[in-house]
Amino acid sequence: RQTGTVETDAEKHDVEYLTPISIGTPPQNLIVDFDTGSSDLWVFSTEMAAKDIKGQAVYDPNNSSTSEKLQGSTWQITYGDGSSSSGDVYLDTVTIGNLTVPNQAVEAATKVSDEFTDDANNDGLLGLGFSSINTVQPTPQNTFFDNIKNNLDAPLFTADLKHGAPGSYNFGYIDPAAYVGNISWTPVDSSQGFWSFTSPGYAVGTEAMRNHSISGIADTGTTLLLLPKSVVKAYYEEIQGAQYDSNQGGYVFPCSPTPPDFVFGVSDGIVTVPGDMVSYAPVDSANQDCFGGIQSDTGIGFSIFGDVALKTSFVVFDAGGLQLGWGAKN
Ligand SMILES: CSC[C@H](NC(=O)[C@H](Cc1ccccc1)OC(=O)N1CCC(N)CC1)C(=O)N[C@@H](CC1CCCCC1)[C@@H](O)COc1ccncc1
Repeated sequence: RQTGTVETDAEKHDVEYLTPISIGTPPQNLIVDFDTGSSDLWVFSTEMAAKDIKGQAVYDPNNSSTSEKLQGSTWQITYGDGSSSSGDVYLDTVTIGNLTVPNQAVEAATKVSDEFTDDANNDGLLGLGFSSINTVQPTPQNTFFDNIKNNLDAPLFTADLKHGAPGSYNFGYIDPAAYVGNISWTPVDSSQGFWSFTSPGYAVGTEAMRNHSISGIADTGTTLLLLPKSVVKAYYEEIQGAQYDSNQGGYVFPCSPTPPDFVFGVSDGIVTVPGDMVSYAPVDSANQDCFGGIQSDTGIGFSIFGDVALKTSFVVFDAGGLQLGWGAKN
């Protein structure tokens, strides 16, 4: 039985969190986005057209003595923001921190959409969702976590994302030094392949909690906190000068004064998103308006508790108990 830990770095405005992994023999080092909202491990590769690579590190299966092509297998994925990628599949050794999976399905990109080409710091995605939504055809493949979870002290991983600072992903153990008080546990519905749960209610600032079920996914790969339109409207009504800005594609408001906190329930506990984390980022250097970190989930089909929510807490993704744990950061 083993455990592992790896540091993850917050990009500017915490827009995404990037984590080092290594693939192949000798090890090829890439930096990827750990994404609990999807279940494919795919990377930029030497099989892509040179014009689609702008600064990213690439995986070269021909330069790895342990790579083995998964003949006839292909993959294609489209994300919630419309970005997409596709390619073929190799089995190869993947190491994260001190943890190694010898024959992990590594999805080598042959094509990626412009959003990926333009994101120079990101060499690919490592899915930490449930393997049921892996896109490899004809036979879906297991995630890194599914491949290693039975060798871990416990079949769980934790995400400790920080605001503008490196955070960490731990595998197989809950670090008691990472949180204070009790962890609030809530059951997970994995039927759609996501870490889905239902929050019983929410509150704006110091107001009383409103009973309003919010069903959504805990998603490290989504930057913002995407909630039902009615909840978002109720929140921004409390901020002087807040308005929906169709150019920006979301609610915008004066960066100061600090907006009210947003509180959501997690079974018997609560999670507070501090107002200063709701001011996601200035819309432009000129005026003092900020793009909101809380936006609508319209069109997605469920809410998304993305990085704006996750970085407030120490979050346990427990596949054994099929439950999510939210703890107050130490
Ligand atoms: C409505 S899910 C939107 C979400 N993508 C985001 O959150 C992107 C992330 C990003 C992209 C590029 C640079 C920096 C950050 O960021 C923004 O969209 N924004 C940040 C910046 C802000 N100004 C505008 C909003 C999303 O598809 N996540 C997926 C993973 C994501 C894909 C793109 C690369 C980074 C990882 C995944 O977990 C959820 O997949 C689905 C969700 C729902 N059904 C299907 C798929």
